[in-house]
Amino acid sequence: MTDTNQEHMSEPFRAGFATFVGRPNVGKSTLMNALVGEKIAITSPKPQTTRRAVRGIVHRDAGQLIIVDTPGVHRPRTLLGERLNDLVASTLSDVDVIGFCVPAGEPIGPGDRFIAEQLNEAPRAKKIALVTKAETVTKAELGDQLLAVSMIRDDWEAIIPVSAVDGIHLETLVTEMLALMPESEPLYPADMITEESFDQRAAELVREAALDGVRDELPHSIAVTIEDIVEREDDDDTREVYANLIVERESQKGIVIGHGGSRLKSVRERAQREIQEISEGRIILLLRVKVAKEWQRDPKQLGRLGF
Ligand SMILES: Nc1nc2c(ncn2[C@@H]2O[C@H](COP(=O)(O)OP(=O)(O)OP(=O)(O)O)[C@@H](O)[C@H]2O)c(=O)[nH]1
Repeated sequence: MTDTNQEHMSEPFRAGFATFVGRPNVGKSTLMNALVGEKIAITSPKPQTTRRAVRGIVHRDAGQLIIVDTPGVHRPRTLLGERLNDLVASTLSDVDVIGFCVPAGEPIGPGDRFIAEQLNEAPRAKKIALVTKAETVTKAELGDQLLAVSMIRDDWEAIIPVSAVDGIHLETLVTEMLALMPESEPLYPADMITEESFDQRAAELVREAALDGVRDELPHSIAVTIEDIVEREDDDDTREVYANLIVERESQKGIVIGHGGSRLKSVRERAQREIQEISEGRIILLLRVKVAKEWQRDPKQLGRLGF
């Protein structure tokens, strides 16, 4: 073998942006967290959990994947819903690779086809199809779903079944996505896994805890802001995190607080535990419940909440 051939054998470093798209609740955020190896985006069984374009960074010897987690695409019913769809559209036009996700156990429907068609708006991006939650179905059902997804577009670079929960084919997915990325210098320092600030991650962890066990419209009505973080005067290794849990109506306040404050207590305890995992010193979480009337439909309030 000549020297030139040997040079060809060392693959160039690749880096770029990827996003997973799909209906709400197909497992996009869980997949990103599994690839990054830490909880960057919160997840829940309720549709439309993701509200921000959260970046998670996957590091390998061969390159870097910057994954932008986007909200699920849905028929918008509020101004918030419209802004979330816009966020997805603008992300699509910016990324190198799009992973279109359908869950293994649900038939492909009009919602999926609509999103698959939207990918035409991103002609530059390479497209792969992912069948998520692969461990929930039989091999035969999985085969049928892979076939069904292969038929909704003819430009898939790859079709991969994955399970974020059982860790199926995650490394195959990383390898495949890296191969589709442009040659590039690293885009982020080797130890950085997200651009999210501590405040942003803490607010999301409070929201995740608050979503647990609430039903109907309430999950959509909940927003969380961090009011302040202060070092304790008597103990500089401890910080107090003051968070506001915002709902849309007085009647929702009672549900969130629970009988004798019991619900709020368990939300506070769970969120404090989760925030503790991502902070250096000790933290104490203090929660306040506030009402911002109909904030999902109010441009001013949306602006204040960062949408
Ligand atoms: N069984 C199984 N469940 C999964 C898997 N991945 C995600 N889930 C579950 O599916 C639900 C939705 O997951 P998310 O990651 O929040 O889904 P999403 O697509 O980001 O949802 P939105 O933010 O609403 O768009 C959660 O209850 C997850 O635990 C998987 O591989 N297997």
